[in-house]
Order: sequence, then structure tokens, then C-alpha cells
Amino acid sequence: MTKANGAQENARQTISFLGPVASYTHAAALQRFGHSDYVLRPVTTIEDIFAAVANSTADRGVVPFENSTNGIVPATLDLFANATGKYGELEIVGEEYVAVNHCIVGLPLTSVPNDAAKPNLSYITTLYSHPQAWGQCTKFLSAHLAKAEHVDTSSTSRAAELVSVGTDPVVAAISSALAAKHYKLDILADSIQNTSNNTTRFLVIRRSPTSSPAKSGSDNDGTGWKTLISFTVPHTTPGALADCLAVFKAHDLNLTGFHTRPFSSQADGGEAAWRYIFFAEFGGRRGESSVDDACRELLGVAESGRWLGSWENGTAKG
Ligand SMILES: O=C(O)C(=O)C[C@]1(C(=O)O)C=C[C@@H](O)C=C1
Repeated sequence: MTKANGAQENARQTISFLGPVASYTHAAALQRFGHSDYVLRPVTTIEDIFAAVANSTADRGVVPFENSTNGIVPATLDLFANATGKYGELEIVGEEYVAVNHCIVGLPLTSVPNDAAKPNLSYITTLYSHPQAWGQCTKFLSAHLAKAEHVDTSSTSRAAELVSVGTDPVVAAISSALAAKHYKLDILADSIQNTSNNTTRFLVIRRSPTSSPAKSGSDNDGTGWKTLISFTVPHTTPGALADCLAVFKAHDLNLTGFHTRPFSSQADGGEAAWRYIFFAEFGGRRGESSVDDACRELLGVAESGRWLGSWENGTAKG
């Protein structure tokens, strides 16, 4: 690398995504950052993405958040819960929707005839994929691969990569057609997801700047924006959760998502079972009076709470 190239490389922003190349997270990263201002860098796990952004190895990270068929990605939510205290400085600044079209991919196999419209896959004994993919393809898997053992991998592209370095044609993967092409595998069945409009939503994260992005208390127009917050409630107080939810109604904020994950606070020694953290997503942005007031009031009734980010609605852009 020449000195000039090196300087150019330094000026580019680094984007961390769930690798290897040709994962759906890679597709989401390309969709948003696929031009010469950015260097896209694969890592192995979703936590690696959080860590890369937290320790400044990357400027931004792209993480899978929610699938239209199979719901939330628990690993991502757990990292936003920040139980270890390592990721409290991160915030969400954007979202990308990617159409997820899964395929059964395998080593080139000329001896077994396969018709994509009427696949005969009974010879496959082992199937690799990311855990999210199993739940998105239940109908096809029970109809055509009911006996195959499922082996979890860190991503669908990793599943394809593992099949490609093996030699046994009875081992296949669920991944995208792009991953099949990249890892030189055959597509043995296409569009195997339960719903034709299967879509995953990805979030873009960064380290929070020291100054607030939007002036608090102004009449910022939050139309077309979303906010995610997390909170915990005193678990022995009747009505504590209802009091928290009433705050959103009082400020006319439209709750568009609500998720719960097991969580044990530092106050409980980090060990207590059957405690929860709640995540509420709603329309609006920080800096808008109704959002700022609601967050302030929520902190008055919740045990703890954290603003995780406000970002422009990905679907609003069309
Ligand atoms: O495994 C991949 O390719 C990913 O990018 C991860 C992921 C996810 O975690 O939801 C992304 C999209 C699909 O929903 C399946 C898997």
C-alpha cells in the first residue's frame, strides 16, 4: 500500500458486519454502506460487532434485529440489554430492511437428480444454518428434510462456507443464493422460507457522540422516526409495568414493538432468575417534546431505563 493509499484508507469509515462474506447482514451493510467511503469488515459473532464499535475498531456496526416470520433476534436484544456494562455507550442510528430468500445449498451433486420445483432432498442427513433460519423455513423443512439433523452456525454464510470446505454431499446448508455462488455450491432448492415476503430488519449502531444529536425539549418533528428504549420495573410492585406503559399513552406515542428478555440487575447480584428487561419501540425521536417528556416520566416510574437510539424509519424511504 502506498502512503497516499494508506491515508485514503484511514479516511474511510469501517463498518463491522456478521461474516463471513455473503451473509444477510453483509447484504444489509452493502445496502447502506456499499460505496467507496466505507470499508466493510466481517466478524464472527453479533457480540464481535458490538465489541468492534465499542472499542473503536469500527465506526459503525450492522446487526440483525428482527425477522418478519421468526421474530426478534435474541442475541442482539441481549447485547442491547448491556448486562455486562460493556455496551452502554452504543446507540442505534439507522435501520435497513433486507428480503430474505433462503435456499438449500450443497456440494455440486450430479449423481442425484434434483428439480428445484419438486426437490428430492431425502439423501441429506445434516443441515447447517444460523438458528434464525430454522424458524423461517419450518414448512419446507418438515415436508422435505424432516430427518436431517440441524447444526447451528454463527451465520448462514458460515454454514455455506462449512459445506464448501467439506467433501460429504449429504451435508447441506440454508443460506442465500449469493452465498451459494460465493462458496461455489449448488442451489438444491430455492425460496424455502414460509412466507414469500420474508424480511429481516437490521439496525446500524455507533458509539454515542459526547454531544446529543438532537436538542432536548424542542419541537422536533418526529414523523418518520423511531425510538427504542429499554427499562426494568420493580418486580414486586403490582401495576409497575402498567404504569410504565401508561406513559406512552399519555404522550400519544404509538408503541410499534414490545419485547421482553430475562435480565438480572446488578442490584440482584446479577444472579436472580425470573427478572426481566423490557424493550419498547415507538414512533418519534429524541428532541421531540412528547418523547423527551415520556422518557423523563418513565424514569420516574421504572426501576431503570435507557434510551437506545432514535433513527429514521427505513420503510419511510420506500
Ligand atoms: O446468518 C446470516 O446470514 C445473518 O446475517 C443473520 C440472520 C439473523 O440473525 O437474523 C440475518 C438474516 C436472516 O434472518 C437469518 C440470519
